[in-house]
Amino acid sequence: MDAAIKKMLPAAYMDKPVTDRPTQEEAEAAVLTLLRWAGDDPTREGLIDTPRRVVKAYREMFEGYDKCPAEELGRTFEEVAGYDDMVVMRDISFHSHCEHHMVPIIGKAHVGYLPDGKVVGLSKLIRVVEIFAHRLQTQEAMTAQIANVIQDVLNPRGVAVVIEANHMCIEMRGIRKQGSVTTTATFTGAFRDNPEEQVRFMTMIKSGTITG
Ligand SMILES: Nc1nc2c(ncn2[C@@H]2O[C@H](COP(=O)(O)OP(=O)(O)OP(=O)(O)O)[C@@H](O)[C@H]2O)c(=O)[nH]1
Ligand SMILES: [Zn+2]
Repeated sequence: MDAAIKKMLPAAYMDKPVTDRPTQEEAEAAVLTLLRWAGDDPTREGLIDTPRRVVKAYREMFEGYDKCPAEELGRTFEEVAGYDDMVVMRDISFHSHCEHHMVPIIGKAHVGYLPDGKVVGLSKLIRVVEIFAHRLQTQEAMTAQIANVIQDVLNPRGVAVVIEANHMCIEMRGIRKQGSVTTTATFTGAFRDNPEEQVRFMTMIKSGTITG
């Protein structure tokens, strides 16, 4: 990452995790303990390779700790024929894991910003959502993190992020309530200060699909 950008960023955007990772063997031993905790026999044929698979799956599902969201937003361009209105990407589907129970949060993020001269590649908005989703999360934190990194790095006139999600810790265990949807929103800049901009954003994320 550009050293000047890095200096400006809060520690939350650092490109490498602060965690002191255990060895692969230690991680596999932990999974084996959980298999026994579940009540099964980790030595039976079907479970022999499970610790290895689970540890591998964890590296994939939590790869967001090894990636820097700010870095994804570093490349911008200005040649957009004077376009200076809202850019909105809606229905960015994601899978995350709740930090309380480590079970899935499944949802959609809607991300918009009001450019101030420069825009960012559309795929980068998805990459930022993916990086934060691939860490342990609360929905509130994830919403704020996405909005704040776009605001801090791109410096647009405003950022709007709305997330709608189902929490498996609510559906599969505990209260066991199916189908409830949690919505969270973070607005910065013009979206925070001007309710009309918020309404325009909300209207844009509710419009029909282009594929009918
Ligand atoms: N605010 C917020 N809460 C969440 C999120 N994901 C899970 N939770 C909640 O976190 C809370 C944790 O509550 P605790 O009482 O500490 O844990 P618990 O005994 O497992 O709670 P129950 O789920 O009620 O059984 C629960 O109410 C969950 O529904 C999230 O993204 N945001
Ligand atoms: Zn949970």
